[in-house]
Formats: sequence, structure tokens, C-alpha cells
Amino acid sequence: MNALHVPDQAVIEAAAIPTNAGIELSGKADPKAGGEVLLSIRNLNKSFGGLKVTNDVSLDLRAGIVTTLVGPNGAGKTTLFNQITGHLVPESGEILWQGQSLIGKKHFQISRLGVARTFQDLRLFSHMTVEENVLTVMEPVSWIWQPGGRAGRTERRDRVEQILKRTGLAGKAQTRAIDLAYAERKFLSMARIMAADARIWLLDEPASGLDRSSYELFLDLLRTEVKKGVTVCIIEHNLDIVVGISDRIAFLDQGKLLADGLPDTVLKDPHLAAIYFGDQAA
Ligand SMILES: Nc1ncnc2c1ncn2[C@@H]1O[C@H](COP(=O)(O)OP(=O)(O)OP(=O)(O)O)[C@@H](O)[C@H]1O
Repeated sequence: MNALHVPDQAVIEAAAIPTNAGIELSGKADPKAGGEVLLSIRNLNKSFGGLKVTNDVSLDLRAGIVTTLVGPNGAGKTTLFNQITGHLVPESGEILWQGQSLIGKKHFQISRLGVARTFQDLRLFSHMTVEENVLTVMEPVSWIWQPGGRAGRTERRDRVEQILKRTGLAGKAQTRAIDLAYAERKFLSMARIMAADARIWLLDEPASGLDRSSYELFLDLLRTEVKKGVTVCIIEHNLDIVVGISDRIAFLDQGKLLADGLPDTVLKDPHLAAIYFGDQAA
């Protein structure tokens, strides 16, 4: 669990401004905020022992936008990702990817359907090179002695080179993941999901710990890919970043989805601000 980032004072003030605007609930999404529903979560439930960590959650992720999952530590954000990607099995409810149920599918099957993710702990192959880490998520090509085999290999290496350039890792192709700086490791995890050619990216705190220039590179990468049609769902604690990147915000607390709406509406709700900043009176 990562500690909450303390945002700029201006953002705290914005979050605390009372508003009469209601909170949009899932299912009443503003049609301007994204295209068709790509991923639909319906009445999802999951407990660990007696602790309900996903409590009847319903949420739609729409094409071509960035939806940010916000909420205090332990709200159940990563657990939600884990159920979408098949790393955890929900107790009940449904997860539909372009109308197809993901329940019961293995994580590698879900990833092949176009749902890719990064992890807080990155999960790279530490002793493999940057290039090898990226190659492992690309579709295997035919053996070199098969027709087109050599061409396939060359294309893959060219593509890896382009992706490494986009993620600021050009020149690091032969460096082992373990020898990279922290920000470079984060970009390597982004490079891997770019190579997977996924339609939706689920990013678990991708910007945490990035210095200013790495953060600018991350933003540029994200904006370019979203413009090209990638759909993104991000877990993020830093409200400066949330404000900068989100088209929609889904707010979770103690496993419950408390709000799903436009950033302005969610961030200005005083009740949510009190929960976020740990005001027990909320
Ligand atoms: N495998 C597990 N076994 C038991 N409890 C778990 C497990 N994974 C998560 N939890 C608990 O479930 C709750 C939700 O955890 P989760 O990591 O989903 O929250 P989060 O919103 O992502 O938190 P953070 O923002 O701090 O990463 C927490 O109380 C956590 O301790």
C-alpha cells in the first residue's frame, strides 16, 4: 500500500468547495464522456475473510477516455483490477469485455483479448534485458526457417525499437531490467503493455515516484496513445495527476463505488473530499 500523496493546496481547496451538483452514478454516464462501453462491471462482490473489499460495484469503462479510480488506501482499487484481469475470482457479479464475460478466464487469456495492465510492483523479468522483457509480451513469430520467419523477427525488433524510443528507453535495449533506474523500470512496464497491442490499459499508480521530466514523458505518452484510440483506466493517489489526466473519475471507499462522474463533479463533492482526507466526521 502506498502512502497518500499530499496534493497542492489549490487542489485541496478545489476538492473541498461545496457544490449542489449531484454525483452521477454508474449507468447514467454523460454521453460526451467517452465512446461505447468497452468494459462493464456489474454488481461485483469480493471478500477477504470477513472483509468486503468489492461491495456490489457496477462501473462502465468507456472507449477513448481516461477513467481514474480514486479512493483512500485499502478502498479496493487494486482488488478491482485484479478481478478484471483474472488475477482474482469474484464471488459474484459480472465483468463484460465488449459483451463477452471475463469471469473464469485466466489472466493470460484476458490479456490476449486486449486487456493489459501494469502492477504497483511492476513485475518485470529482472534478469532479462529490456528488449527481452518487451519481446515476451509480443505474439510469437514463426521459426526463422519457416516462410516469412526472418521478416517477422525483423519486424518485431523494429517495433520494439520504436516502443523503446517512445518510452525513453532507446539505448537501453540490452540493459537488464534490474540495472535500470526506478523511472526507467516504470517505463519498461509501460513499454510491455504497448507491445501487447491492447485496446484497454489498466495502470496501477503509473506515475508514482516519477521525477518531473519522467512525468512529462509519461503524460505525453498517455495523451498520444489515448488520441490513437487506447482506452485507459488508472489508479492514482496524487490529485494533481488525477486532475491533469482524468476524463472521468470513479471514487471507491471500503469496497463501494461512491461516485462515477466528471472530474469537476466528483472532486468538488465535500463528502468525498472528507472521506479522501480521512475526516472521521464524514
Ligand atoms: N490477497 C489478499 N488477502 C487478504 N486481504 C487482501 C488481499 N489483497 C488485498 N487485501 C485487502 O483488501 C483491501 C483492499 O486492498 P486493495 O489493495 O485493493 O486497496 P487499494 O484501494 O488498491 O489500496 P492502495 O491505494 O493502498 O493500494 C485492503 O484492506 C487489503 O489489505
